Amino acid sequence: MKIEGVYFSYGRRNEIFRGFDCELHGGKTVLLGPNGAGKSTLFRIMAGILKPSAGRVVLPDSPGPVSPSRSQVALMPQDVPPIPGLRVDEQVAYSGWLAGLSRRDAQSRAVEVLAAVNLSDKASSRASRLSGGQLRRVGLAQALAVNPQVLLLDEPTAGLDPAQRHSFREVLKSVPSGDQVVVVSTHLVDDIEDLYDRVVVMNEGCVIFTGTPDEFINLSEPGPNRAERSYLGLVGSERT
Ligand SMILES: Nc1ncnc2c1ncn2[C@@H]1O[C@H](COP(=O)(O)OP(=O)(O)OP(=O)(O)O)[C@@H](O)[C@H]1O
Repeated sequence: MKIEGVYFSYGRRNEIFRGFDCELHGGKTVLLGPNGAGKSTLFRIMAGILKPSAGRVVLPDSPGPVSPSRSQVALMPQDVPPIPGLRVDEQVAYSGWLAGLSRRDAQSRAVEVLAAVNLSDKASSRASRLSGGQLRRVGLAQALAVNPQVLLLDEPTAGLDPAQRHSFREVLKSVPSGDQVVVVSTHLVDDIEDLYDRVVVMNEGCVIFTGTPDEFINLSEPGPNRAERSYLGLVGSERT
């Protein structure tokens, strides 16, 4: 997936991207950057929710620029809203149906993806009765139900307790990506070698690093908290 020459502003004054370029490959990429760097805005542009004033988003295997539709790019937002009155399996199937699956296919896909995120036992519960960590997994299941070319997870572990964070990371680890482009924005740098194939660091609307987790770690001297030191070396220690 390529993001080419993207310009975007919120209103007239708040310019976030000025000719932003980035290429994302199949596999799992972690997107790092300080608060306000533009990660969520980039995700919304990639998902077609926000429209850049110039530039384009090009999807893999597409001959030219395309307008990303729900079935090509799935975005799991920071807060996954439970749909009032729906059971977990219904909420997940609804996403598949919205992406164009038949009702029956959406239901069987929901069963598969709920198993993939370890939530089969909650399939019949009301989504509104789940914990924050369980709801994130519903959100991931909803995104997987679409079987998108590009899967974007916006800070999927923010606000979770350590046990829920661990459980979410295990689920993420087990999700096969292959040719699928999976991009996860996070502020957690401690486990990137385990989970990701590529690292992209953004600051003030620009990409300031891309490379493998090894290349990222090797930006700093060996020792404790090496990934964190690499990150702080890139973005400056006062900005976390
Ligand atoms: N709906 C909006 N209207 C106006 N400005 C916005 C809006 N959403 C984000 N911004 C601004 O755009 C900039 C980038 O925000 P964005 O949420 O994309 O950053 P981020 O890297 O995802 O940050 P965080 O790590 O805190 O989630 C920030 O200055 C933010 O205040």
